Amino acid sequence: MDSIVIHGGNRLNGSIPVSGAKNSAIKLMAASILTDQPLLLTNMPRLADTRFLGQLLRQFGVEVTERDGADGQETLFHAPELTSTFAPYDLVRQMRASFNVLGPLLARTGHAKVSLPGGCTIGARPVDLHLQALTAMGAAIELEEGYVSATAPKGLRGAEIEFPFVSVGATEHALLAAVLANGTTVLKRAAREPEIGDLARCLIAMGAKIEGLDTDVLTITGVSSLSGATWSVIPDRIEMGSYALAAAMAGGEVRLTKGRADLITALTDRMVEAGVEIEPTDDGLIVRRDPTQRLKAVDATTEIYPGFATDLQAQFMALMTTAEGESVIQENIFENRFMHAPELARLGADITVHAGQAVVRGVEGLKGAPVMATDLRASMSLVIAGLVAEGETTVGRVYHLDRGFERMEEKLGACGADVRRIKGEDDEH
Ligand SMILES: CC(=O)N[C@H]1[C@@H](OP(=O)(O)OP(=O)(O)OC[C@H]2O[C@@H](n3ccc(=O)[nH]c3=O)[C@H](O)[C@@H]2O)O[C@H](CO)[C@@H](O)[C@@H]1O
Ligand SMILES: C=C(OP(=O)(O)O)C(=O)O
Repeated sequence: MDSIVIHGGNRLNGSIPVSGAKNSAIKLMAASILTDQPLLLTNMPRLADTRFLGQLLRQFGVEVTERDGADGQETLFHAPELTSTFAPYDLVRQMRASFNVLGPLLARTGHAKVSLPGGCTIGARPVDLHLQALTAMGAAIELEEGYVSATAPKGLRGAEIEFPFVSVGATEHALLAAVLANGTTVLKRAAREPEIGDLARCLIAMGAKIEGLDTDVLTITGVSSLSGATWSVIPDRIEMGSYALAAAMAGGEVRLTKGRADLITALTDRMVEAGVEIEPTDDGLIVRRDPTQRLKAVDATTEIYPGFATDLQAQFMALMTTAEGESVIQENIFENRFMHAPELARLGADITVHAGQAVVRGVEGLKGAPVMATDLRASMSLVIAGLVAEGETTVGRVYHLDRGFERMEEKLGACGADVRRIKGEDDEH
């Protein structure tokens, strides 16, 4: 099992290119199932999650070709014919979003059998809203031995679906199914995360009819077939926010390029309040911080977009561990997303967690220690803390981090961080 070793104390100076968004790329990849024409995704991140999903798509007969293009990394998906509509547990358990192949398989072929999903263990994470949406569109669904079997022999039909609360995955899943349904689907209380807009715009480029982009009501008029398209994956706002926080933690000046500052204003507003200098640029932002000046503690509450992203909560908590004063961090999206708190405490952080709230009392400094990554974003919070911890911090279970951060050691290392990967034996996780 690989681990990451960090020697804290170096300032960060330089430039970090932001990759394409994992949480968009994996939904765009699922869209390739909907057409027999080639779908070319550019600005593609190369991550464990995109690799897993690529394997799953190949299992259905989708040709997946990774290559370097004019715009950097790209992947061509082509499914002239689907040879299977079965998604086995071993591939789906690795990442939650692989469950989103169910709707497209059903929409294209009228049947699919997909394992219930895995993903980060940050809460119970049921898929009831996904299944309710597909049922409303006419799918017959059975749950058996950990698998969802769905059929819609006459095709899916448009429906009016009002989600009881906002779900990113269920909105995307319903959207992916509705584009080929017979008639009009209206999704109310739809999620508005930028990755949904990215998916909708790509589907439109493939010939789908979708109105209400970036609002909480999406109206989709089904079409009988979709064509191929070339689509550039939106920048990863979570990766961008994470490196902004890393730079703020370590101090120095880092320019984030190939990103979009407008997607993370809920984070950067709080960083500015804490005393970090943020300068938006045409393709990202510059983060400046004088490490001899202590930051001020600031509160944060996770919310649906455009609120403060739950996927940045752990990394923000890391920044607050050494800020002056007390920061109250409220997690409203997932019921079990503070597993990084005891790990940060190993480095000397003073954090009390009670139900959905963490109180972080800033300490003067952290000390390196062995810590364990518990989930994807938690892993990054430990790396961020390690950047200032005195001595050596070793982060174990790095496979979590590899799901969502591309070439992390290289990107931070290029700015002067002392971050190395120690190769371990491959393990089954
Ligand atoms: C691959 C991907 O894009 N993952 C993101 C996606 O996850 P994901 O799509 O899983 O998140 P959701 O927005 O669906 O989850 C929000 C809440 O709804 C609950 N829920 C969801 C579906 C359902 O059928 N029933 C139900 O109860 C979940 O348990 C959670 O408490 O959005 C989250 C919220 O921004 C992010 O943290 C994840 O990084
Ligand atoms: C929670 C995440 O991923 P997943 O939904 O795939 O578990 C994430 O990207 O932070």
